[in-house]
This record gives sequence, structure tokens and C-alpha cells, in this order.
Amino acid sequence: MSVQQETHGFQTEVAQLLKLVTHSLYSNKEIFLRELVSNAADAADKLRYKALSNADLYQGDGELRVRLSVDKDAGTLTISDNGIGMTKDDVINHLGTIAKSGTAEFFSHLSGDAAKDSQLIGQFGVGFYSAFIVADKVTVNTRAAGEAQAVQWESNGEGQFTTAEIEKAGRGTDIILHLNEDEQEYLDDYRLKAIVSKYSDHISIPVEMWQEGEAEREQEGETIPATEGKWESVNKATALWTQSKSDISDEQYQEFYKHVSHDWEDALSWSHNKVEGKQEYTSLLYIPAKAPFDMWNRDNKHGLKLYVQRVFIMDEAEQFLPQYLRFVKGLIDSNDLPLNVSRELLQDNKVTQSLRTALTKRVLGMLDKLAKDEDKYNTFWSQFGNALKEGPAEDMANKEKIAKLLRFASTHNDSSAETVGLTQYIERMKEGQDKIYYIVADSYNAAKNSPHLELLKKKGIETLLLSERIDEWLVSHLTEFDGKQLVSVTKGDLGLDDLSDEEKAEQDKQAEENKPLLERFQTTLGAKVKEVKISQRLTDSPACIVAGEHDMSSQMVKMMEAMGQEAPEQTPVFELNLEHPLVQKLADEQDEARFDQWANLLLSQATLAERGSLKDPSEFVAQLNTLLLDLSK
Ligand SMILES: Nc1ncnc2c1ncn2[C@@H]1O[C@H](COP(=O)(O)OP(=O)(O)OP(=O)(O)O)[C@@H](O)[C@H]1O
Repeated sequence: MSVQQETHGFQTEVAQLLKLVTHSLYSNKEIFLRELVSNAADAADKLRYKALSNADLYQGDGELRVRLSVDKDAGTLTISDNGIGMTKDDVINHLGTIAKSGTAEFFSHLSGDAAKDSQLIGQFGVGFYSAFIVADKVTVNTRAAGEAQAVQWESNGEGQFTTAEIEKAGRGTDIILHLNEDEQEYLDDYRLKAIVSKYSDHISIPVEMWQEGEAEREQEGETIPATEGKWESVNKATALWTQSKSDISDEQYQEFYKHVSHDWEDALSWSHNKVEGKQEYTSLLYIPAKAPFDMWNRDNKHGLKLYVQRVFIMDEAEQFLPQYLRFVKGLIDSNDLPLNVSRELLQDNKVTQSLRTALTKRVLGMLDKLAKDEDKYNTFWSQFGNALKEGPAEDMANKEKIAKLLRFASTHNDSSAETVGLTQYIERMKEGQDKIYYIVADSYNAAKNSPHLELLKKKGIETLLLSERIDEWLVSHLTEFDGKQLVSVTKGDLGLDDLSDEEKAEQDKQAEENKPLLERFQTTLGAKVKEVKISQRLTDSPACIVAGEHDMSSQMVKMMEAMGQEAPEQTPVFELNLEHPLVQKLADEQDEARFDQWANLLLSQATLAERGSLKDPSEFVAQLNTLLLDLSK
């Protein structure tokens, strides 16, 4: 009956995905049904939303539902909905391409190892294409609401699909799975019912199956009249978030999470709240256990599902949470927003603003609670910590709360794992210590081994070791926690002034005695350094460079340069360790030319240790070679 059949090629990534689906997803095949029922429920939501402004779209059929039916002879299972349906363009776009940004990059990370890839693919979300886990051919008959023409899409999942115009009586979509020889179990009513109640009980529209009628029969002398066959709902069909918490099991919360998030893994935690009073809303928020593959893409889609008075309005409403909490999934159902609210309207809306404030508080509270379970919190932090680090810059009002949730590597632990919180750091502070010390470097090892930490280590003072790209940005916005200043050990004075009068007098004496040496360094290094000082922070290294109190740190300079911005020229303070034999040797050096060579070499060395690179590396190599030659004479 179909006319004008057209053949189309799948987008490369879809073809790759389909291959993976058929080869990797063998361990939990039944989830294909969850995905297809989830899509059908979304299609019902979309129709209801569109019908808000055009009730004619229902065409007398407003009872939205999904139906499962089997044809044992043909070996087919059909999932049929009367939702929004698809036009021919929709079909080609949605069932032939993947619209997510960064998809190609994602595929480039797959290893070819089926078990590993199936993990990744779960994170990606296979959706409709999961039909091919159990079917060797899939036929989709669909008619968009308000359209007369229906379309058929068909494919065996191998590179191509066809489309054709067809006749279809009602609006909506029928997905016909021609089951593989080995998957005939999905023709069994009991099996299907069990899967639906396991995964799709919370779907807000009924999932129906045909209940055969029974012929008139005699039982214990009585005549039981014949019954007619009818469609019967096999799920609860009440929107999960409208039920009371005590009626919802953890499993149901987890299944609902998978429906709203398209994640295949369980969530880490959730919070379900009904709020009444000035504002009326229900929120159901989830913290995922794994970051989605496109978490760090700039145009990554995120946000909550928005419902108004239980009617679905939009996906990915990002206005309800700040950017740094973009990993949160879930929904908000408001009684205060108008049903015709649009993305634009949400933007400057008072209701949105106060919901955003409330939900942000809620999520920070959830995280605070999660932090009490160290294992879970570590999982969370490893996935989303870097997003949370954007918080202090973005959300001034909650700075302190966010800071409490941050975790860092530190000299207290011999590990690069970020597990130390600021509260914990403060608890461990030394008597008389009133600052929180940190260092930002290119890598954990560079931070850990930095000469700047020498004195602090000697004094047994803990230092936070920061080495993520975002860290410099973070500390430029987080300068205080719990009344204690955060201080970079590479900048200005360390403020370790708990020196006794004796020690102070000793220091002053040392400075006075070594004035000529410091001046000699200053003269020979000239404009390359701002000042030459005796270091109070070194024990093992001969020298280091330090940024002035109000200068940009070298990490900040690097960050600006990486972003293609011109960073102001920074002249460092040069600190010398008078205890070091090299410096002591230099103090006795009579040959001015040699002193100059050594002094410059020490400066280059210190710069290299601090910045990881030199403006003029060949000059450094030349200095070193001259000295080596000199020494070998
Ligand atoms: N039953 C349906 N009725 C109407 N449209 C559908 C139906 N099933 C799928 N679609 C359309 O096809 C698109 C792709 O579906 P698919 O399941 O692959 O992805 P998704 O649901 O958007 O997200 P995910 O891949 O994360 O599950 C959907 O976004 C929707 O537009």
C-alpha cells in the first residue's frame, strides 16, 4: 500500500550506534521496552502541551495512552501511542540522526571492547535505537497531530532506512518490532507485564494490554456470562511526583530518574518535596552518579523538566538552577506559573527567580547531606566537583555553603584524590595559624613538590594542593572561609608571624648582615626582579620567585595566555635561601662575571620551577653550558 518509497542513509554516528547496540547491549535486553514506553509518554506530554493552545489537535481522542500488542504468528511486538506523532521531516531528523552535540567526539572514545563500550553507551542514552537490541527489523508508522498524511519508517538497522507515505487511521506512533528468533519471550503477556511494572509503573499515562474476553461457561452449576475483550492498564498511571513520598519505593524513584534523565544508571540521591504556602510547587531533584558524556561541552543541554499544574511544558528548563548545578536532573511542577509560559517569559519572571533560589538551596542541602556519606560524596565529587568549583564565582549569596562542599588534595594525605574539605582543614589547623594555605600549580606533583611548601612542611602546616584548570578561577573568587583568609603560598608574605621576639631579632640581624649580598643580586638582575629578599619559606631549594601581594599569580597569567588574552608583564620578587650551600658559595664569589652567571641561572631555575616554562629557554641552556664548561676546566 505504500507509495513513493525513499531510501536514506543513517548519519554516520547512528550507524555506529546501531552496530554497538546490537553487539554490546546484550546483558539487559529488556530495557528496550522502557525506552520505547518512555518515548511514548513523552509524545503524550508534548501533545497535551500543544493542545493547550489548540484543543482541536485531540480530534475527539483525548484519552492518551500507550498500548502493547503482540502478533505471535508474525513474531511482532507493537508499541502504539496516540501522542504527538511525527511528520516525515521529524522522522528523518529524529530517527536518522542524533541531535546531541559532541556525538562524533563521544564515538571517537569508544574502544571496540564490547563490555566497556556498553557502559559508555548507557551513559549516552540509546533511546529509540534500543529497539534493535531485540528486533532485526523495525517499522514505525506515524501520523503527526493535525496532519492528514502518515509516514512509514523502516530499517533493519544496517546503514539505511526507508520512508514512505502511508495511510494511518489515528494520530500517533506505532513501533512494530520484528523480533529476532532468540527474543520470542517478548511475545509473552506475562513477561511484558512484568517488564512494564518493573520499569514503567510511574509513567503518567496508562500502558495498556489487550485482555481477551472469555466465553460463557459453567462453574459449579452456575452460568458465568461471556466477557468481552478489552484494553487494560498494566501500570499505575499516576505521575510519580504527585504521589506521597511514603507510597514510593526507592526502585520507583530510580526508574523515574531513568525516564526523566535518559540515564541508564541509578541516581546517587534524590529529594522530593511538596511546597505549599506563598509558592506552590513540587520538585523532584536527582544527583546522577555519572556525568553525561557532554557535561563539559559549552552548549550541553541541561535543566529540569518543567510542568505547570501537572501539564508538561518543556524539557531542559535551565532557568531554575544556576550553571554550576547543571548536573542536577529532575522536574519542577509549579502551580504559580501560567500554562502558556515560554522560555522567554521564564527568563525575567519573579516566580522563576524565587523558585531558583529555593531549588538552589535545596540542592546545596542535598549535597551537604550526601557529604556525610564519604564514599558516595567521593563518587559525586569525582564526577561533578569541577562544576561545583564554578559556584563561588557565580553564586555570591551561597558562597559559604558551596565552599563547605568543596574538596581538595592536600599535603595531609599522600594522594592526589580530592577529599579534604575546608572544615576539615580548619579542624587540623596549628595553634596560632589563622590562614588557609594553598598552592595552585600545573599538576598535583608540581604542587606537591613546589619549593614554596618547604617551610610550611617543616612547621607541619597543611597546604591545599590545587591543580585543576578551574582552581585559579575558584581561589580568585573564594578568598575567605569561616572567617579565615585563603592565602596562596606563592604570593607575598605567608603571614607566619608567630615568631618569637628572639627569632624576629635574628631575622632582622640576618637581613642587615646580608644587605650587601641582596644588593649585589639586585644590581646584577636589574629589572628582571622587583625585589630580592631573604626567603622564610625555603629549606631545600636555593631560591624561588614569588608574586607580589597584589600581582596576578603565575597560574592566572598562564590561564589568560591560554585563553589568548594578553596578561600584564609580571616582575617577580626573588627570594634566596641563605642556608643553601649554593647561595653561601655565591656570597663568597669574587669574580663578578661568574656571580652574574650564577645569579641569572638561579633566577631561571626558580622561574622554571614556578612557571613550568621560560620565555627564553635557549638563554637558560646557554647559561648552563657556560657554567658547566667553566666547572670542567
Ligand atoms: N513515540 C514517539 N512519538 C513521537 N516522537 C517520537 C517517538 N519516539 C521517538 N520520537 C522522536 O524521536 C526522537 C529521538 O528519540 P530517542 O529515543 O532516540 O531520543 P530522546 O528520547 O530524545 O533521548 P534519548 O536518546 O536520551 O533517549 C525523540 O526526541 C522524539 O522527537
